Amino acid sequence: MSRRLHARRTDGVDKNVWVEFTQLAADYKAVNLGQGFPDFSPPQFIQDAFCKAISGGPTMHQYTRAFGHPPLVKNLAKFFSRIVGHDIDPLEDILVTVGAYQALFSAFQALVDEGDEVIIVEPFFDCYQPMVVMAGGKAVYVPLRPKGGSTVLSSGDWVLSAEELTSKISPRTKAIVINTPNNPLGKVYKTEELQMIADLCIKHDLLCISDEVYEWLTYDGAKHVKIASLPGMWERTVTIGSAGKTFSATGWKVGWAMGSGNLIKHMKTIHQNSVYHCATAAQEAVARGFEREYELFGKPESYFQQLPAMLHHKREKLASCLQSVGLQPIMPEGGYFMVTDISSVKVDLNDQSSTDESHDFRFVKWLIKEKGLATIPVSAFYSPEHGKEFDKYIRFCFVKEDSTLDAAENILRKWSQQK
Ligand SMILES: Cc1ncc(COP(=O)(O)O)c(CNOCC(=O)O)c1O
Repeated sequence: MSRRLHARRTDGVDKNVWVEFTQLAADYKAVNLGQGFPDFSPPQFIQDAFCKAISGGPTMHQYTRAFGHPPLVKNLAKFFSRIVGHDIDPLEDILVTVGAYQALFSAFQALVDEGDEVIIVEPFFDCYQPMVVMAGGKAVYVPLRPKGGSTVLSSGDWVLSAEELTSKISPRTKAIVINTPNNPLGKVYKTEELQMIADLCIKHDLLCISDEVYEWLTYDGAKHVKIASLPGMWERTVTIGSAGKTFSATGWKVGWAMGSGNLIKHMKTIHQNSVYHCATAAQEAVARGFEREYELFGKPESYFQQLPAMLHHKREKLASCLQSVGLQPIMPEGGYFMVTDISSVKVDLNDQSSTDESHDFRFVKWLIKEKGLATIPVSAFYSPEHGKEFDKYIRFCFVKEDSTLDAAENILRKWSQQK
């Protein structure tokens, strides 16, 4: 065909770090601490709920309400009204989506117009940039930066400069995207940091897209705060959630967007003209999960207490493994991931890839091919303009069976003894 085949909106957004590195990890049968998913099953109560749903009669196998299965939106509204301090309307203020990915896509498609600018705080979950571009918007970047002077030991030492953020706001700015707890750093934004962002959103009449998929996974006393709960923010915030990350069931792909009906109604327009509907039985199971967690909220039997406790142990296990081989991890306050600085690691990359690739990309490929351990390069979570400044880190996922973490530790120890 001589005429142009693909739409211009796909230009420049064809590469995807997950496709590339997941394939490489599989090709080399590497121990996979790369992509963020548990290698263990969801809790028994929600597996049982899924099985019960599947044998729950014909309606569980057919279409349910397009914008969200009624029991699920009802239980989400009831559960989160108590948290966000706002009486959430299950039918107006919630859209159930195919994972948080589709909630993000619907938000950008519905709320970002041609020429709008969207401020993305770096490092960022990589899909934000292509989604902004495909909506016709322009991504503008502001990096979190390590606090000057102090040895950077924690994700909390990476901060957002109010001056730098303010300097990026223009008359064309439509929204600010934040992710807390953050992927890949694990930063959990403090109330005062969110208040600074909220003040700017209100002053400049901006929207906030707040990706909170790791909301239950905080450690060492870090507290997750929903920016939508701050005064004046409910009306201008879309909060993104994920059942995959909430219940360790990433393959179910159930997510949601929550916010004022004035915002959600436009996302429903995108949803009804694209995906239209999410898996009924999976939604039914997640509805039962939130019903249970509502009753057990704050109690030791709650999964939202048990999962972070289990992951805290895995976080400590991975950190001591990295330190034992001379790496200095940045301790995550939350989430699934741990980032470590590799600038002290001297290896002959024996040209794992084209030398125009960033150092962390070449290092990760070397680690997979030569040592059989998969991680993710952190410059994949940065814009091209800032990627060079932050190309000395790699990301490990610690939400894995202890046996997987042990296998990774054996590889790192063996390598360290050979050095
Ligand atoms: C911040 C963030 N938002 C959204 C999502 C997507 O959530 P869902 O799976 O519900 O679509 C993810 C899932 N990330 O998993 C890939 C990785 O970083 O290794 C995520 O990290």
